[in-house]
Amino acid sequence: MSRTSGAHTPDTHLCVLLQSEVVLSAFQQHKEVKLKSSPADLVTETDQRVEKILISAIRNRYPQHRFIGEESVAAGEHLELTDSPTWIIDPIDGTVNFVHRFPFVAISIAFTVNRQTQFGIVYSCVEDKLFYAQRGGGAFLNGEPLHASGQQDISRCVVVTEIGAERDDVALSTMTSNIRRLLQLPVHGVRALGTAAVDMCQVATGGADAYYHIGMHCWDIAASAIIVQEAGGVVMDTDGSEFDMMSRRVIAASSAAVADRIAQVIQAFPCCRDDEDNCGCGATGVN
Ligand SMILES: O=P(O)(O)O[C@H]1[C@H](O)[C@@H](O)[C@@H](O)[C@@H](O)[C@@H]1O
Ligand SMILES: [Mg+2]
Ligand SMILES: [Mg+2]
Repeated sequence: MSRTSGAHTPDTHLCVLLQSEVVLSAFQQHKEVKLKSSPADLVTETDQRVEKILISAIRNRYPQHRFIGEESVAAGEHLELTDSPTWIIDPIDGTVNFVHRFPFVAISIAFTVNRQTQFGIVYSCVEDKLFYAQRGGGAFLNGEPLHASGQQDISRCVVVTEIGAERDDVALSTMTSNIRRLLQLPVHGVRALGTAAVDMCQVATGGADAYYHIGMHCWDIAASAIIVQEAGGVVMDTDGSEFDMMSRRVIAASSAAVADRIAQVIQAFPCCRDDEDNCGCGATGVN
């Protein structure tokens, strides 16, 4: 049981914390690694095991609920977000980090009803940091309230992003030129932790002022999006439209001014929506 669980933690927190022990005990061990959509898109037996245990524990309690799990989708399960109560699960966010023992790996769980996120949990296992938010109830880190920085001036921002699993020329040149353009604004710095969920939670803590990503999946950011929003941050699509967790594009920021400025500077590369089958573009919906 984690050092951060407490009497106030709802059942789901306990589920996550229990599974973090599985992640942590495997963290130091040798891992059998399989590839998914690219040489940088990894999965291990622990990813699959943690997801199976989480889903069966939650299904046991809520048999009518639906699930969107990263590794279930990778195994061919249809991905569809409906109005039904739905659990969106990334059993290990930062699998490359997990394989390399780079100490930023997280379990991410979001819960939606009528397609609206009700709560999100991101547990950064090695750091022992439990980020949590409930709609209208604020955002917390190990029980302490979180507040975004409120920074309005892009030139005074630390911006977090990810170079994900894509290795094609279009995605790589778009991602690297985005970073270059931001650095030339200038911004104070660009960072990447290797886990989208923990990256985005830095905006909720105020330790970063913005996070943007193109190509991630709903399970990477569904939980951290509500954590940023409940910490007073802004979450939107990279084209400036309303946040859509299935679009595979996101900007999370300390303020609308910073979010809008980033939307002006960065470009997106084409990638299929998570809920779009066989859309025909280069990057598949499942990676
Ligand atoms: O470790 P994952 O759950 O696969 O998520 C990764 C993703 O695969 C990678 O492409 C990047 O987007 C990372 O930021 C995600 O956390
Ligand atoms: Mg992930
Ligand atoms: Mg994962």
